[in-house]
Amino acid sequence: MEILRSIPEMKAWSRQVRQAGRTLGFVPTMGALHDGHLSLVKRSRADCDRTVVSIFVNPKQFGPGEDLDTYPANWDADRNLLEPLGVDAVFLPTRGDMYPHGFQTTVTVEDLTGHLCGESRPGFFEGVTTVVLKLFLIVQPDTAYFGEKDRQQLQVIRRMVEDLNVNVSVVGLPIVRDADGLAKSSRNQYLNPAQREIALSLSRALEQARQRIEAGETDAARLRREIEEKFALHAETRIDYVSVCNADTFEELDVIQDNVLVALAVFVGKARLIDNCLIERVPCKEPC
Ligand SMILES: Nc1ncnc2c1ncn2[C@@H]1O[C@H](COP(=O)(O)OP(=O)(O)OP(=O)(O)O)[C@@H](O)[C@H]1O
Ligand SMILES: CC(C)(CO)[C@@H](O)C(=O)[O-]
Ligand code: BAL
Repeated sequence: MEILRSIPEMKAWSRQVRQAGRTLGFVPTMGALHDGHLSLVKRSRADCDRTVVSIFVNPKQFGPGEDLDTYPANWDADRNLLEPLGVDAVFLPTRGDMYPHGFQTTVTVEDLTGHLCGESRPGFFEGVTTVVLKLFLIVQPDTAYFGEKDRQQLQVIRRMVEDLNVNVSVVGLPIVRDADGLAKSSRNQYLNPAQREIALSLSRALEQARQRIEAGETDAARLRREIEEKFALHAETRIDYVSVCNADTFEELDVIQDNVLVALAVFVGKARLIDNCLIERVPCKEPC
Protein backbone atom coordinates (compact mmCIF):
# COMPACT_ATOMS: atom_id res chain seq x y z
CA MET A 1 0.00 0.00 0.00
CA GLU A 2 1.56 3.28 -1.13
CA ILE A 3 1.47 6.14 1.36
CA LEU A 4 1.31 9.42 -0.55
CA ARG A 5 1.82 12.49 1.58
CA SER A 6 2.11 15.26 -1.02
CA ILE A 7 -0.10 16.50 -3.84
CA PRO A 8 2.58 15.98 -6.55
CA GLU A 9 3.12 12.37 -5.35
CA MET A 10 -0.62 11.72 -5.47
CA LYS A 11 -0.96 13.24 -8.95
CA ALA A 12 2.00 11.27 -10.29
CA TRP A 13 0.66 7.99 -8.89
CA SER A 14 -2.77 8.64 -10.39
CA ARG A 15 -1.23 9.54 -13.76
CA GLN A 16 0.57 6.19 -13.83
CA VAL A 17 -2.67 4.34 -13.11
CA ARG A 18 -4.41 6.14 -15.96
CA GLN A 19 -1.50 5.70 -18.37
CA ALA A 20 -1.60 1.96 -17.66
CA GLY A 21 -5.26 2.02 -18.73
CA ARG A 22 -6.53 1.09 -15.22
CA THR A 23 -9.69 2.44 -13.59
CA LEU A 24 -9.34 4.29 -10.30
CA GLY A 25 -11.82 4.25 -7.41
CA PHE A 26 -11.62 6.87 -4.65
CA VAL A 27 -12.91 6.91 -1.05
CA PRO A 28 -12.54 10.31 0.65
CA THR A 29 -12.57 10.12 4.46
CA MET A 30 -11.57 12.01 7.57
CA GLY A 31 -9.98 8.87 9.12
CA ALA A 32 -10.87 7.10 12.40
CA LEU A 33 -12.05 4.40 10.06
CA HIS A 34 -14.86 1.93 10.76
CA ASP A 35 -16.94 -0.62 8.88
CA GLY A 36 -18.93 2.16 7.16
CA HIS A 37 -15.77 3.44 5.49
CA LEU A 38 -14.64 -0.11 4.79
CA SER A 39 -17.88 -0.88 2.93
CA LEU A 40 -17.02 1.97 0.54
CA VAL A 41 -13.48 0.63 0.13
CA LYS A 42 -14.71 -2.90 -0.58
CA ARG A 43 -17.11 -1.64 -3.22
CA SER A 44 -14.37 0.41 -4.87
CA ARG A 45 -12.09 -2.65 -4.85
CA ALA A 46 -14.87 -4.68 -6.50
CA ASP A 47 -15.64 -2.04 -9.15
CA CYS A 48 -12.24 -0.57 -10.02
CA ASP A 49 -8.73 -1.79 -10.89
CA ARG A 50 -7.09 0.46 -8.29
CA THR A 51 -8.40 2.08 -5.09
CA VAL A 52 -7.15 5.14 -3.25
CA VAL A 53 -8.42 6.31 0.15
CA SER A 54 -7.78 9.85 1.38
CA ILE A 55 -7.60 10.77 5.05
CA PHE A 56 -7.86 14.49 5.68
CA VAL A 57 -9.61 16.23 8.56
CA ASN A 58 -10.75 19.23 6.58
CA PRO A 59 -10.67 22.42 8.71
CA LYS A 60 -12.90 24.30 6.25
CA GLN A 61 -15.94 22.19 7.08
CA PHE A 62 -15.75 22.75 10.84
CA GLY A 63 -17.41 25.79 12.38
CA PRO A 64 -16.19 27.77 15.39
CA GLY A 65 -16.71 25.72 18.56
CA GLU A 66 -16.96 22.43 16.66
CA ASP A 67 -14.66 19.45 17.26
CA LEU A 68 -11.87 20.07 14.72
CA ASP A 69 -9.18 19.91 17.40
CA THR A 70 -10.48 16.76 19.06
CA TYR A 71 -11.65 14.87 15.96
CA PRO A 72 -10.52 11.25 16.47
CA ALA A 73 -7.33 10.28 14.64
CA ASN A 74 -5.47 6.99 14.69
CA TRP A 75 -3.28 6.47 11.64
CA ASP A 76 -1.84 3.12 12.80
CA ALA A 77 -5.31 1.65 13.31
CA ASP A 78 -6.50 3.08 9.97
CA ARG A 79 -3.53 1.62 8.15
CA ASN A 80 -4.14 -1.79 9.73
CA LEU A 81 -7.73 -1.73 8.50
CA LEU A 82 -6.90 -0.61 4.95
CA GLU A 83 -3.89 -2.78 4.18
CA PRO A 84 -5.63 -6.19 4.41
CA LEU A 85 -8.41 -4.94 2.12
CA GLY A 86 -5.92 -4.49 -0.70
CA VAL A 87 -6.11 -0.70 -0.89
CA ASP A 88 -3.48 0.45 -3.40
CA ALA A 89 -2.75 3.92 -2.03
CA VAL A 90 -3.61 6.23 0.86
CA PHE A 91 -3.43 9.98 0.34
CA LEU A 92 -2.56 11.93 3.51
CA PRO A 93 -2.27 15.59 2.54
CA THR A 94 -1.31 18.24 5.08
CA ARG A 95 -3.51 21.23 5.88
CA GLY A 96 -0.76 23.54 4.63
CA ASP A 97 -0.61 21.79 1.26
CA MET A 98 -4.39 21.77 0.81
CA TYR A 99 -4.85 25.37 1.95
CA PRO A 100 -1.59 27.23 1.36
CA HIS A 101 -1.14 30.86 2.27
CA GLY A 102 -3.30 32.97 -0.07
CA PHE A 103 -5.96 30.30 -0.67
CA GLN A 104 -9.26 32.06 -1.37
CA THR A 105 -11.57 29.91 -3.50
CA THR A 106 -14.84 28.39 -2.30
CA VAL A 107 -17.28 26.10 -4.10
CA THR A 108 -20.93 26.71 -3.20
CA VAL A 109 -23.93 24.56 -4.05
CA GLU A 110 -26.90 26.78 -3.36
CA ASP A 111 -30.44 25.56 -2.60
CA LEU A 112 -29.67 22.01 -1.50
CA THR A 113 -27.43 23.27 1.27
CA GLY A 114 -30.10 25.53 2.78
CA HIS A 115 -31.60 22.67 4.81
CA LEU A 116 -30.65 20.15 7.53
CA CYS A 117 -26.87 20.10 8.15
CA GLY A 118 -26.40 23.13 5.89
CA GLU A 119 -28.79 25.15 8.01
CA SER A 120 -27.39 24.08 11.36
CA ARG A 121 -23.69 24.13 10.36
CA PRO A 122 -23.17 27.37 8.37
CA GLY A 123 -20.23 27.00 5.98
CA PHE A 124 -20.12 23.22 6.39
CA PHE A 125 -21.10 22.33 2.84
CA GLU A 126 -18.86 25.00 1.31
CA GLY A 127 -16.03 23.32 3.19
CA VAL A 128 -17.08 19.90 1.94
CA THR A 129 -17.60 20.84 -1.72
CA THR A 130 -14.38 22.87 -1.83
CA VAL A 131 -12.28 20.03 -0.45
CA VAL A 132 -14.04 17.31 -2.45
CA LEU A 133 -13.55 19.19 -5.71
CA LYS A 134 -9.88 19.73 -4.83
CA LEU A 135 -9.50 16.04 -4.00
CA PHE A 136 -11.20 15.05 -7.28
CA LEU A 137 -8.83 17.29 -9.24
CA ILE A 138 -5.77 15.91 -7.44
CA VAL A 139 -6.75 12.23 -7.42
CA GLN A 140 -8.56 12.22 -10.80
CA PRO A 141 -10.61 9.11 -10.04
CA ASP A 142 -13.13 7.48 -12.36
CA THR A 143 -15.52 6.77 -9.51
CA ALA A 144 -15.90 8.11 -5.96
CA TYR A 145 -17.78 6.42 -3.13
CA PHE A 146 -19.84 8.11 -0.40
CA GLY A 147 -22.17 6.85 2.34
CA GLU A 148 -25.94 7.39 2.55
CA LYS A 149 -25.51 8.20 6.24
CA ASP A 150 -24.46 11.64 4.98
CA ARG A 151 -27.32 11.66 2.45
CA GLN A 152 -27.38 15.45 2.05
CA GLN A 153 -23.61 15.51 1.48
CA LEU A 154 -24.00 12.82 -1.19
CA GLN A 155 -26.70 14.78 -3.03
CA VAL A 156 -24.74 18.05 -2.75
CA ILE A 157 -21.68 16.37 -4.26
CA ARG A 158 -23.80 14.85 -7.04
CA ARG A 159 -25.16 18.34 -7.80
CA MET A 160 -21.67 19.86 -7.86
CA VAL A 161 -20.38 17.13 -10.19
CA GLU A 162 -23.33 17.65 -12.54
CA ASP A 163 -23.19 21.45 -12.47
CA LEU A 164 -19.43 21.72 -12.95
CA ASN A 165 -19.11 18.86 -15.49
CA VAL A 166 -16.72 16.99 -13.22
CA ASN A 167 -15.69 13.74 -14.84
CA VAL A 168 -16.24 11.49 -11.82
CA SER A 169 -19.07 8.97 -11.26
CA VAL A 170 -20.49 9.30 -7.77
CA VAL A 171 -21.74 6.14 -6.06
CA GLY A 172 -23.78 6.24 -2.82
CA LEU A 173 -23.80 3.19 -0.55
CA PRO A 174 -26.10 2.07 2.30
CA ILE A 175 -25.67 2.99 5.95
CA VAL A 176 -23.63 0.40 7.89
CA ARG A 177 -24.84 -0.18 11.45
CA ASP A 178 -23.76 -1.99 14.58
CA ALA A 179 -25.79 -5.13 15.36
CA ASP A 180 -28.07 -3.10 17.65
CA GLY A 181 -28.81 -0.51 14.96
CA LEU A 182 -26.44 2.36 15.85
CA ALA A 183 -25.07 3.87 12.62
CA LYS A 184 -21.29 3.54 12.47
CA SER A 185 -19.66 6.92 12.90
CA SER A 186 -16.19 8.12 13.81
CA ARG A 187 -17.81 10.35 16.42
CA ASN A 188 -19.25 7.28 18.22
CA GLN A 189 -15.80 7.17 19.86
CA TYR A 190 -16.85 10.17 21.96
CA LEU A 191 -19.64 8.16 23.63
CA ASN A 192 -19.28 6.51 27.04
CA PRO A 193 -21.28 3.28 27.53
CA ALA A 194 -24.32 5.08 28.96
CA GLN A 195 -24.30 7.62 26.12
CA ARG A 196 -23.91 4.85 23.55
CA GLU A 197 -27.11 3.29 24.92
CA ILE A 198 -28.87 6.66 24.61
CA ALA A 199 -27.50 7.06 21.06
CA LEU A 200 -29.55 4.02 20.07
CA SER A 201 -32.57 6.33 20.32
CA LEU A 202 -31.69 7.71 16.88
CA SER A 203 -31.99 4.45 14.95
CA ARG A 204 -34.95 3.36 17.09
CA ALA A 205 -36.81 6.61 16.42
CA LEU A 206 -36.15 6.22 12.70
CA GLU A 207 -37.36 2.62 12.70
CA GLN A 208 -40.55 3.67 14.52
CA ALA A 209 -41.02 6.51 12.03
CA ARG A 210 -40.67 4.04 9.17
CA GLN A 211 -43.32 1.81 10.77
CA ARG A 212 -45.68 4.77 11.28
CA ILE A 213 -45.30 5.81 7.63
CA GLU A 214 -45.76 2.26 6.40
CA ALA A 215 -48.90 2.05 8.55
CA GLY A 216 -50.29 5.09 6.72
CA GLU A 217 -49.18 8.19 8.68
CA THR A 218 -49.29 11.17 6.32
CA ASP A 219 -48.93 14.10 8.73
CA ALA A 220 -45.27 15.15 8.67
CA ALA A 221 -45.61 17.67 11.52
CA ARG A 222 -47.13 15.03 13.82
CA LEU A 223 -44.34 12.59 13.01
CA ARG A 224 -41.67 15.25 13.71
CA ARG A 225 -43.34 16.07 17.04
CA GLU A 226 -43.48 12.40 18.04
CA ILE A 227 -39.78 11.98 17.32
CA GLU A 228 -38.88 15.15 19.23
CA GLU A 229 -40.85 13.92 22.25
CA LYS A 230 -38.74 10.75 22.41
CA PHE A 231 -35.55 12.79 22.82
CA ALA A 232 -37.08 15.10 25.42
CA LEU A 233 -36.83 12.12 27.80
CA HIS A 234 -33.03 12.13 27.86
CA ALA A 235 -31.17 14.89 29.72
CA GLU A 236 -27.96 14.12 27.80
CA THR A 237 -29.45 14.67 24.35
CA ARG A 238 -30.04 17.89 22.45
CA ILE A 239 -31.85 17.84 19.13
CA ASP A 240 -30.14 19.72 16.33
CA TYR A 241 -32.86 18.89 13.79
CA VAL A 242 -35.63 16.43 13.08
CA SER A 243 -36.64 16.49 9.45
CA VAL A 244 -39.34 14.81 7.40
CA CYS A 245 -38.40 15.96 3.94
CA ASN A 246 -38.06 15.14 0.28
CA ALA A 247 -35.04 12.83 -0.05
CA ASP A 248 -33.57 14.72 -3.00
CA THR A 249 -34.35 18.40 -2.35
CA PHE A 250 -34.48 18.21 1.49
CA GLU A 251 -37.50 20.53 1.53
CA GLU A 252 -39.70 19.86 4.56
CA LEU A 253 -42.99 18.08 3.80
CA ASP A 254 -46.46 18.83 5.14
CA VAL A 255 -47.93 15.66 3.70
CA ILE A 256 -45.76 12.56 3.67
CA GLN A 257 -45.30 11.24 0.16
CA ASP A 258 -43.08 8.94 -1.89
CA ASN A 259 -39.32 9.45 -1.60
CA VAL A 260 -39.52 10.76 1.95
CA LEU A 261 -36.43 11.05 4.12
CA VAL A 262 -36.66 11.09 7.89
CA ALA A 263 -33.37 12.60 9.06
CA LEU A 264 -32.01 13.38 12.51
CA ALA A 265 -29.06 15.23 13.97
CA VAL A 266 -28.80 14.89 17.73
CA PHE A 267 -26.08 15.74 20.22
CA VAL A 268 -25.45 12.94 22.70
CA GLY A 269 -23.02 14.45 25.18
CA LYS A 270 -20.52 16.20 22.91
CA ALA A 271 -21.06 13.83 19.96
CA ARG A 272 -23.20 15.24 17.17
CA LEU A 273 -24.69 12.17 15.51
CA ILE A 274 -26.70 11.98 12.31
CA ASP A 275 -28.83 9.21 10.89
CA ASN A 276 -31.63 8.88 8.39
CA CYS A 277 -34.11 6.55 6.79
CA LEU A 278 -35.36 6.74 3.23
CA ILE A 279 -38.80 5.43 2.29
CA GLU A 280 -39.22 5.35 -1.46
CA ARG A 281 -42.86 4.29 -1.62
CA VAL A 282 -45.48 5.25 0.94
CA PRO A 283 -48.86 3.45 1.09
CA CYS A 284 -51.60 4.87 -1.15
CA LYS A 285 -54.56 6.52 0.63
CA GLU A 286 -56.89 5.91 -2.30
CA PRO A 287 -56.98 2.55 -4.14
CA CYS A 288 -54.01 2.78 -6.51
N1 LIG B 1 -22.21 4.15 8.87
C1 LIG B 1 -21.82 4.45 7.65
N2 LIG B 1 -22.24 3.71 6.60
C2 LIG B 1 -21.85 4.02 5.34
N3 LIG B 1 -21.02 5.04 5.03
C3 LIG B 1 -20.57 5.79 6.04
C4 LIG B 1 -20.93 5.53 7.40
N4 LIG B 1 -20.31 6.45 8.18
C5 LIG B 1 -19.60 7.24 7.37
N5 LIG B 1 -19.75 6.85 6.08
C6 LIG B 1 -19.21 7.51 4.91
O1 LIG B 1 -17.80 7.53 4.96
C7 LIG B 1 -17.33 8.69 4.28
C8 LIG B 1 -16.37 9.42 5.16
O2 LIG B 1 -17.07 9.88 6.31
P1 LIG B 1 -16.37 10.41 7.62
O3 LIG B 1 -14.91 10.16 7.55
O4 LIG B 1 -16.87 11.77 7.93
O5 LIG B 1 -16.91 9.40 8.72
P2 LIG B 1 -18.09 9.54 9.69
O6 LIG B 1 -18.15 8.30 10.49
O7 LIG B 1 -19.31 9.99 8.94
O8 LIG B 1 -17.60 10.67 10.63
P3 LIG B 1 -18.45 11.54 11.61
O9 LIG B 1 -18.55 10.73 12.85
O10 LIG B 1 -17.57 12.70 11.68
O11 LIG B 1 -19.79 11.83 10.98
C9 LIG B 1 -18.56 9.53 3.93
O12 LIG B 1 -18.90 9.28 2.58
C10 LIG B 1 -19.60 8.96 4.86
O13 LIG B 1 -20.93 9.09 4.37
C1 LIG C 1 -16.38 13.90 2.19
C2 LIG C 1 -15.44 14.33 3.31
C3 LIG C 1 -14.25 13.37 3.37
C4 LIG C 1 -14.90 15.73 2.96
O1 LIG C 1 -14.03 16.17 3.94
C5 LIG C 1 -16.16 14.40 4.67
O2 LIG C 1 -17.18 15.34 4.66
C6 LIG C 1 -16.66 13.06 5.12
O3 LIG C 1 -15.81 12.32 5.61
O4 LIG C 1 -17.86 12.75 4.98
N1 BAL D 1 -19.19 12.92 7.66
C1 BAL D 1 -19.34 14.32 7.82
C2 BAL D 1 -18.11 14.99 8.27
C3 BAL D 1 -18.36 16.08 9.26
O1 BAL D 1 -19.27 15.94 10.10
O2 BAL D 1 -17.63 17.08 9.27
